[in-house]
Amino acid sequence: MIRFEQVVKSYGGNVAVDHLDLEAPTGQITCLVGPSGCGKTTTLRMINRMIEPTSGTITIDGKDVTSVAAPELRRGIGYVIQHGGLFPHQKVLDNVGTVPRLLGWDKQRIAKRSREVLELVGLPGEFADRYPSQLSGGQQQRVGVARALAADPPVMLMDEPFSAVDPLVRDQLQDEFLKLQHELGKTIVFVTHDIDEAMKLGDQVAVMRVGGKLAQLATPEYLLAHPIDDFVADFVGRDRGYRALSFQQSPRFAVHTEPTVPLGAGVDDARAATTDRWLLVVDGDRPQGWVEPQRIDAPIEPSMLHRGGTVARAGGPLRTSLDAALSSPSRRGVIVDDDGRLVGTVRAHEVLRAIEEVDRVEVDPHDVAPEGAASSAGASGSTAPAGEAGP
Ligand SMILES: Nc1ncnc2c1ncn2[C@@H]1O[C@H](COP(=O)(O)OP(=O)(O)OP(=O)(O)O)[C@@H](O)[C@H]1O
Repeated sequence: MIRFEQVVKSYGGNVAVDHLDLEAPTGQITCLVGPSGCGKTTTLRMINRMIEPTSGTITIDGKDVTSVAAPELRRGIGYVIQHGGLFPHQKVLDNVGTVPRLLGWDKQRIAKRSREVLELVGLPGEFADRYPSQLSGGQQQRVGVARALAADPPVMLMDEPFSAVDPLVRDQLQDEFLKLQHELGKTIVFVTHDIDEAMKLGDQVAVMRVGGKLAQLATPEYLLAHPIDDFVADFVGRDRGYRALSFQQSPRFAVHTEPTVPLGAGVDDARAATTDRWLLVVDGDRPQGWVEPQRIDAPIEPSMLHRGGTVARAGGPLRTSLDAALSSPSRRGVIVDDDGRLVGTVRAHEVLRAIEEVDRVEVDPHDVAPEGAASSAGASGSTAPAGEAGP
C-alpha cells in the first residue's frame, strides 16, 4: 500500500499539494483526477521522489520512501508518461530494457524479458527492432507500458499515459490495460484529467481540487451516487445517474425469445417469420443485424442488414442493456451470452423497471460533513474506503 500522511508540497508561497492523506491499496488502481493545476502530477512524482515533499510522509508498504536512495527507489517503481517518454534514438527493445540494464541483468536475460513484456502489451517480435518514430502513438504508449513492466515492479505510476492518442485507440488501450492489470495485480496510481477514464480504470478515484486538496476518495460507483459537494458533482458530470448504471449488474430480467431468420433466407421465409416491422438475422446462433421483411426483394445478404444497435451481455451492466434497447432499430435490445450467442431481446421499459428495483449504493456514515465544517464536506478530504462503498 502507498500511504500519504499530511503531505504538503509548496513552491515559494504556492501550495501545490495541501495536507494530503491518501491510501493507494496494494493490487488496485487508484486514479487521481481533477482540474488542471490541482496537484495530480506533483502528488504522483512525490511517490518516486522526482519531487520531494515540503512536509509529511509517504510510505510504500510501511517503508518511508525517503529511507531509500532516490535512484534505487525509482528502479523499483514503474513509471509511464504521455507519449511513452521513449528514448528516440534507441530501438524499442533497448527502450524496454532500460531498467533491467540499470539493475545489471545480463544481456540475454534483458532481451528475453523485453520480448516477453512486448508480447504482453500486444507488440509481437517485429516491433522490437523499430525506433519509436516508426510506431503509431498507441504503439509508443504500449512500449511505454512494457518498459515500466520490464523489471516487474510491484508499483506503477502512470501520468496521463493514454491522453495523447485518439479516443478510439485510447479506449482500446484502456481495455487492454485493465486486462493486463487483472493478470498482474500491480499497485497503480494513475493520473488523468479525464473523469471517464478515471471511472473506467479506477478501483478507487481521488478527486482533487485546485490548491492540492483531496475533495473525495471513493469507488467510482460511490462517487456517482454520493458526490460529497457541488464541486465533485460537477466534476463527475451531469449525467451521473445514467453513468452509475455502468456499475450496476443487471438483475435477471426476463429476456424474450426473438424470431430470427438465417442469413441467406428468402423473402417469403423472412415475411413468414414475423408480423413485426423488424426481423433479427442470425448466422448460426450469432445475431448479425435487423432487416425489414416488407422492404426486401431478395434473399438476405450482409449488405442488407441494419447493424445499428449494440448488443448487451446477459448479466452485464444495466447501462449496456439499456443502450442495446435504445440503439436498436426495432427498440428490442439484443442480449447475448459470454460467447456472443443470441439469448433473446429486451425492451427499454423492461430495463428501466429493473433499474428501479436496484438499490443505490448506501451512503457511508463517515462521509457526512462534521458540524461547522467549512463550506463543503470535502474541505479536509472525504474518504469512503473502497471496501465500504460497495452496495
Ligand atoms: N516547479 C514548479 N514551480 C512552481 N510551481 C509549480 C512547479 N510545478 C508545479 N507547480 C504548480 O503546482 C500546481 C500543481 O501542479 P501539477 O503539475 O501537480 O498539477 P496537475 O494537476 O498535474 O495539472 P495538469 O493536469 O495541468 O497537468 C500548479 O499550480 C503548478 O503551477
